[in-house]
Amino acid sequence: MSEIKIIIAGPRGRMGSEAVKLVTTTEQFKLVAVLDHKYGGMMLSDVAGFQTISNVPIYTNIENCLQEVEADVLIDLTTPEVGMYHAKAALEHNVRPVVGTTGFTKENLAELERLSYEKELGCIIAPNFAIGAVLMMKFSQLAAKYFYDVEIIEMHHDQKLDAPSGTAVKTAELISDVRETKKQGHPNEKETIDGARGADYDGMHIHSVRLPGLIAHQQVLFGSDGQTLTIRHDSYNRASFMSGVKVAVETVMKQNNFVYGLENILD
Ligand SMILES: NC(=O)C1=CN([C@@H]2O[C@H](COP(=O)(O)OP(=O)(O)OC[C@H]3O[C@@H](n4cnc5c(N)ncnc54)[C@H](OP(=O)(O)O)[C@@H]3O)[C@@H](O)[C@H]2O)C=CC1
Ligand SMILES: O=C(O)C1=N[C@H](C(=O)O)C[C@H](O)C1
Repeated sequence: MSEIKIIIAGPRGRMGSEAVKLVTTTEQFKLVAVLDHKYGGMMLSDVAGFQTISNVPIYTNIENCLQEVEADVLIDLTTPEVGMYHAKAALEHNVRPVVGTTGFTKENLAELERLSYEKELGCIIAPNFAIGAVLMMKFSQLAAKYFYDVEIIEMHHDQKLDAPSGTAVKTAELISDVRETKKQGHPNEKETIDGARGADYDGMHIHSVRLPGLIAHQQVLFGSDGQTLTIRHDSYNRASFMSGVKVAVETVMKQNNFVYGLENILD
């Protein structure tokens, strides 16, 4: 495989810093620039924690970056608004986005799909790069064929901006693909405190827990007469996401279409 030139957006972040490690230690990957809203005009090696990483310029503006730097792939790990802006700009400049940022709306996804189609360029949006999380979602979809009542409980660190998590939304979507719409719980149930039953997606409920000490965890609970089934995944560190990032970068180079969810590219 020939060298893949990569830009990372959000390099100082919890995920971005792990992605910098991945890219700079993978033989066929080359980090050619980073996008940050701070430290523009400096080199990454000038920033605390990255002293050993040489020759990587920092840009604050993606257009300037894409005009000056030759790149194949943009990895975005920022915020939904920034990630959307970056992914669009990348496609417009013929750079393939691999986006881990969550919190995109259905309209955002449709817009990126259209751009990827028009440009005939690979674009991967992955709400969760951890292989175990992808399996948890697939197993939940399988279980939903037999269990029609389900509640999703996602649990994350308290610095997370979006709720529900991208993984929980994707899980609900996958379940919805195989499950008849069903309004769960008692038809007359009433919340005495707003939000007690969580978010409602197609009649199933999603509960978002935020606590210091947590990283990324999800339980999918199914219930039927006399039995329950619990499917759970835990990420205990951000390295758990990196094998998925690597697969996504390698795969996006071979693709000319839009992919939403790592389950669509894993063998
Ligand atoms: N797909 C997956 O498997 C995973 C996805 N995620 C998602 O990835 C995203 C990032 O998560 P996480 O790393 O925990 O968050 P962090 O807040 O740790 O990192 C986000 C980084 O983006 C930076 N940033 C903000 N605005 C810009 C901008 N305009 N240009 C460049 N960088 C910018 C922030 O800088 P500053 O702090 O100075 O504002 C920060 O360093 C979230 O959406 C999260 O949900 C997280 C884990 C796994
Ligand atoms: O913000 C996080 O931490 C995570 N975000 C992703 C999500 O929203 O699902 C993936 C993982 O859960 C960690």
